[in-house]
Amino acid sequence: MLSTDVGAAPAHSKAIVLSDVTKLYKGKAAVSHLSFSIAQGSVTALLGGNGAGKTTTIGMIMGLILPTAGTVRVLGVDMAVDRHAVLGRMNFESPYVDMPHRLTVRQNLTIFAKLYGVARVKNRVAELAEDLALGDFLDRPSGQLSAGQKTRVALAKALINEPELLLLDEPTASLDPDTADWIRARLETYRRRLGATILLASHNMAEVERLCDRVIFMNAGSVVADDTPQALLARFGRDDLEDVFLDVIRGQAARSVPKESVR
Ligand SMILES: Nc1ncnc2c1ncn2[C@@H]1O[C@H](COP(=O)(O)OP(=O)(O)OP(=O)(O)O)[C@@H](O)[C@H]1O
Repeated sequence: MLSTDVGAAPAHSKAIVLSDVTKLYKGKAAVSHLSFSIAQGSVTALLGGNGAGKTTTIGMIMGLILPTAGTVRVLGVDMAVDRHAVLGRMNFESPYVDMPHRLTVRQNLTIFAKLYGVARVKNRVAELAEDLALGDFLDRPSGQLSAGQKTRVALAKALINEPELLLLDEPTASLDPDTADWIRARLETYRRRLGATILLASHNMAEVERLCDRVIFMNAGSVVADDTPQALLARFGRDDLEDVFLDVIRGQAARSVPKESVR
């Protein structure tokens, strides 16, 4: 359903372009003939039930997983050919990726800053500690933090190089509503300040409605709906995205007539 005519808009306006991407594991498709593009400066949610192919898709966008077929271009670069040319301009956050436990938060952030070639490492770590309120535990071992503190540190790590493209996997999983809200506000501020592009996988529909201007629903490795949250609510005749999600996952996507979606 998604157009593969990715030449419809100037290439520089697209942060991500997937063209007919398939990923097979032992002959079985995790992602199948996937094509979409993500406009620079947009915030897009990648949604779907367990096993829909979201993590595989994000892994391919990061250049960590090679597609079996098709191409993934990020910030103008073919990730299968030259991912090192753009890795410094992107970053990733997931609560499921841990940092070395015995190193302090400051030591971990300093290492990541150096890995990303950040110019004034001490200043950048101090800036992030201020922005994300890490001061109380900056010199504590990373393994001794609460879930909420770990998430703030993970976000600091993801923002360390001021990425133009930020990939988020469940950025507020396991957080209380207040802390989750706080994290979302920080993401909004970051996006506004730098005009960054954000792609996030989430199971929290309130988060998606608040942050995202576009929603891509995946099921069984393919896109089954792709639109603004408001348009999806109208199309499915629902009041909230949670119900749209259930409709899509339970096979009601046939009601959806996705519009041409390369933007
Ligand atoms: N390394 C792997 N080897 C074999 N199969 C895999 C591998 N990684 C993912 N898969 C399979 O590919 C499909 C898509 O998985 P993926 O993790 O991308 O889904 P997901 O949408 O991120 O799911 P979740 O919401 O549960 O994290 C699943 O059927 C999964 O079992």
